[in-house]
Amino acid sequence: MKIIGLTGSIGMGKSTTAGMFDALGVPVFDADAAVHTLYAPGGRAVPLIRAVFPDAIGSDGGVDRQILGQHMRSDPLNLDVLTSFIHPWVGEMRADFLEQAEATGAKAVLFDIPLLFETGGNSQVDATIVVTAPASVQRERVLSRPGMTEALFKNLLARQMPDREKRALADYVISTGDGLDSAKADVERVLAEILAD
Ligand SMILES: CC(C)(COP(=O)(O)OP(=O)(O)OC[C@H]1O[C@@H](n2cnc3c(N)ncnc32)[C@H](O)[C@@H]1O)[C@@H](O)C(=O)NCCC(=O)NCCS
Ligand SMILES: Nc1ncnc2c1ncn2[C@@H]1O[C@H](COP(=O)(O)OP(=O)(O)OP(=O)(O)O)[C@@H](O)[C@H]1O
Repeated sequence: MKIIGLTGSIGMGKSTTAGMFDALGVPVFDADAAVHTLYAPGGRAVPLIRAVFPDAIGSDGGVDRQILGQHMRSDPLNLDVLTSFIHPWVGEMRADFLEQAEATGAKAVLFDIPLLFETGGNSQVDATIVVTAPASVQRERVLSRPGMTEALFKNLLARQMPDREKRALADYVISTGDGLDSAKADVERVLAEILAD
């Protein structure tokens, strides 16, 4: 079974591109979605976040990510502490996902991981894909999201390897700046190449 690592900076189109692999029958592990599960009512991260940022717990008992994001913005160190807990938990969820995918006999799986290169996760996959788009397109996409501010965008971006460096490290680069059809064609070509390798 081929393990594909998909990454890209914030707003470059990871989730959308991962969805295209999913549509081709490739099981996808989405690291951001895994974090969101940890934050959901009853989730593993809820007691920890309640202890440190009680106002970031919503009326449903889950984490309000917009308020948590504000805490991350107010002191960049907060994000370091948060990720020191979150990342190992995400690693455990990824291992469970892999076990299940192996049991189903999948030919390939895809990990959608924003910090693939930054955390050394690239050494645990068979092929790496970086999704990219022009910086102006990225900026417009991210700042149009509810709750996103220039300051949080900068903070998240500063923790990510620059797009240019990621592209240089990647086995494959998929551009999302030229529309969905173009990206879809790239996904089909890249998957065929990886499976044939
Ligand atoms: C700051 C938080 C609360 C904002 O939540 P929100 O729902 O608005 O955004 P979401 O979780 O979908 O993340 C959006 C994008 O931000 C970027 N990002 C998120 N966390 C980080 C981080 N620690 N370092 C760099 N980039 C990050 C990624 O590109 C991600 O795709 C949230 O991102 C968070 O809890 N981050 C810490 C956990 C983490 O490191 N996640 C990264 C994947 S394991
Ligand atoms: N190939 C594409 N063509 C046109 N628009 C796209 C394409 N891929 C993604 N987009 C758009 O770009 C925006 C960001 O995409 P997406 O949410 O997939 O990015 P992401 O990298 O997962 O973001 P984040 O890092 O914040 O989680 C979305 O509005 C999406 O519709």
